Amino acid sequence: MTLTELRKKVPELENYLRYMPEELKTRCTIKTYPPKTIIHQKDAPLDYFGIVCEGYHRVINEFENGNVFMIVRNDPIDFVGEVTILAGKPRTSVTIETTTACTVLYFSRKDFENWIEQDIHFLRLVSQKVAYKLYRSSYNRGNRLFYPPQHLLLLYFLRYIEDCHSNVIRRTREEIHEETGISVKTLNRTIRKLKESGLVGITKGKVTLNASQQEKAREYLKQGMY
Ligand SMILES: Nc1ncnc2c1ncn2[C@@H]1O[C@@H]2COP(=O)(O)O[C@H]2[C@H]1O
Repeated sequence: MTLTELRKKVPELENYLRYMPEELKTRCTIKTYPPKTIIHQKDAPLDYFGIVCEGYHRVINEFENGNVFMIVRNDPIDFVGEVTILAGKPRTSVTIETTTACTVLYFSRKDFENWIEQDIHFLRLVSQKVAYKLYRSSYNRGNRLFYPPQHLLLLYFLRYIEDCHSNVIRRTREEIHEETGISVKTLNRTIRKLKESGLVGITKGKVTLNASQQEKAREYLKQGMY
């Protein structure tokens, strides 16, 4: 795919590329990735900046004992590499994995550094994104240390429903484990208990919450009924 084709396909990109230095048009590269591909491994040297134009990715931390902790899921249009470069670090602090097919527009680290020196509009968009990521990360930091699993799970389910506009939680137990930090064993036990108390249903192995259960779950969280 050429840059012209990508710009046509993703018109929202125009806002980001409006004042891009002319010479970068021929120096950037476009890569597409299938779902579940590692785009970047934690601690690997970072010598590029990328604009994720299409597709969703997740930011994870993998530990030596095999556990994976999901930090966040990012939507397009997003950036990769901006945090490390602005922090003046040579290596990233996290791993990035695609969750759907993704298209990324890449620039060299040097070209990105020159670009933000010249283009205050773009620098502002990049800073906004970094600030947004920090804001979102900080907002719920510590939740998992101080709330019991049923609270964390109900919160997770309600957020999922709001973000994905679906009453069926289309996630495997393993994925929920990675996103909430709750062990699969505790997850199974907690989901069973939530089902017994009528707060959730199960259809074909997936958790569901109808409108009345969502209302009850909100009330449950408000009251701290545990
Ligand atoms: N807490 C977070 N929230 C959203 N995105 C993040 C978070 N931490 C890292 N990232 C993204 O993952 C990228 C990894 O490379 P960078 O650190 O350069 O830039 C990072 C961000 O784009």
